[in-house]
Amino acid sequence: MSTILENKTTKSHTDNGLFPSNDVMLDLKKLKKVYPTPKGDYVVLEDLNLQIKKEEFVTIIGHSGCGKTTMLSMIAGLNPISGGNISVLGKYIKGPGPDRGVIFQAPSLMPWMTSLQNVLLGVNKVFPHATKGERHDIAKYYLQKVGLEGAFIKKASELSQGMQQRVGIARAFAIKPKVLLLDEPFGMLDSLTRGELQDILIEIWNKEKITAVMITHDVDEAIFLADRVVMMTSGPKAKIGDILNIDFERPRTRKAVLEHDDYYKYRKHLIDFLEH
Ligand SMILES: Nc1ncnc2c1ncn2[C@@H]1O[C@H](COP(=O)(O)OP(=O)(O)OP(=O)(O)O)[C@@H](O)[C@H]1O
Repeated sequence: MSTILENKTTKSHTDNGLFPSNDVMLDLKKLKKVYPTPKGDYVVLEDLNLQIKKEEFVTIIGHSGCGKTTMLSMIAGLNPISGGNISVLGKYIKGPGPDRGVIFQAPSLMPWMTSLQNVLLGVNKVFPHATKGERHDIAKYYLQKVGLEGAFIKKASELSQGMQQRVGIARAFAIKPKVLLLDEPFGMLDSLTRGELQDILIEIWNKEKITAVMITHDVDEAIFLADRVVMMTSGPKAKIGDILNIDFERPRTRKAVLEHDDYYKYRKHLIDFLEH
């Protein structure tokens, strides 16, 4: 039994119990997505309801192809909604916006530009009234936060995959979004780099107090990072199947989490969901 983390009971629910509206950052109501296909309409998501609180870190798990990326890209405003609605702080979203930053599995940087120029692309767009010096300071601050202080003027094409993803993280935080959407951001990285970037992500998230929604296929990553793990049912017509509260205190260390009595209960809960 760990002395670092409090032992709390495992809570899970399937009713998406509503939170007080003042606490809610993201609200997905009766969300539906239909893709037209040559064989007819394919209903990926139907009647999907989910509320995410301000400053919450939520991870999303579910079988491959169930519709996780579809849901995230709809929240990002990059994929049209077929039914229902999504609101951020009570306002319906109508497309992409600087209130939502996105980190994809592949950071898709401009290869001929430096790390700094890549981060500045977003910063210049979102803060057009700031001075050039201020914009550079913001970009440099986040690049330094992700450990790239020595690589401001390195071209993206000269960076390793892990370094490129660091730029991707800096780029997303630098526009100071209210919500950060992450689609398997560490999926292509080796486990050491993955661990390092998880720590960096949590450190900045903790400081910036933004809301984070992250898709992952890694159950351990889902538990380590999240306040709640949201489980999606398999498609077609996927919805939220279950939600697991992760009650470990923050800041967390990997060692303390792994040694905690509840860790294996959480893990079993998620694996049982995925296996049935
Ligand atoms: N543009 C599209 N047109 C038609 N079908 C699509 C389109 N995009 C996705 N799909 C289908 O919708 C379903 C959900 O895809 P999506 O990428 O959202 O799943 P996912 O849960 O993120 O998968 P993975 O875990 O493998 O990344 C899949 O069956 C996919 O083939």
